[in-house]
Amino acid sequence: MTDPVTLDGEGAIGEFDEKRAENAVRELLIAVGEDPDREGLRETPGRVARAYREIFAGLWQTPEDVLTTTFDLGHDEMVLVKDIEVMSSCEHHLVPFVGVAHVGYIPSADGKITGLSKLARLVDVYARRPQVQERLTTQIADSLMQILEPRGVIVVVECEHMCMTMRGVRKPGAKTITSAVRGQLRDPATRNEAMSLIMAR
Ligand SMILES: Nc1nc2c(ncn2[C@@H]2O[C@H](COP(=O)(O)OP(=O)(O)OP(=O)(O)O)[C@@H](O)[C@H]2O)c(=O)[nH]1
Ligand SMILES: [Zn+2]
Repeated sequence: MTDPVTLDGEGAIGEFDEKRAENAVRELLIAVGEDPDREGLRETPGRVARAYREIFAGLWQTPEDVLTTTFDLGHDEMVLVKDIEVMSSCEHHLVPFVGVAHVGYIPSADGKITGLSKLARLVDVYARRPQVQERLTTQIADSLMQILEPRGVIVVVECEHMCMTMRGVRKPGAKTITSAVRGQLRDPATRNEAMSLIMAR
């Protein structure tokens, strides 16, 4: 089985090596002073390995895999899906960061659009990898620009990082907001319209 090698946050080559992940978790348990053979922990390395297969499933997916369905509806005004749940993992500490993403675009002049659920699937492709929030935000925006060729894209991500909550600086409640804006959505009036829709509760 090939080692999963990541290319600067651009996904993995090869397959998920479950046995290797399981051995690594067993080693980690020993390293923190636990007994991986005690009853409660006996199944844990295997379980954690399978959990990581799911948590990092985006490493084996591409945006093209999910942005398959496109329609030419002739709709050329803004489409915005807000409050898409984000569950990602900080690549610095391998603990979760969670929150929401708002993804909007202005379709190409010929009105090429995608299914609404595909925007949420696209968020997952990039969230289910070892990530930093800035890269997650720009990858969503840039892949949409490339594949749908819209006139503009806006992506805003709001997350709380467990690495700032359960350890380190310990500031629960602190939210990080990142944005990536492309094409016509950079125009102040259009951008303001999108931002007021995003901020409206
Ligand atoms: N820019 C950015 N930083 C992040 C993200 N997730 C975690 N970090 C930060 O990555 C930094 C890593 O800093 P280091 O000094 O190498 O690690 P550390 O000693 O564990 O840092 P502390 O968290 O301050 O204890 C920390 O400041 C984290 O808050 C992210 O998505 N984007
Ligand atoms: Zn972190």
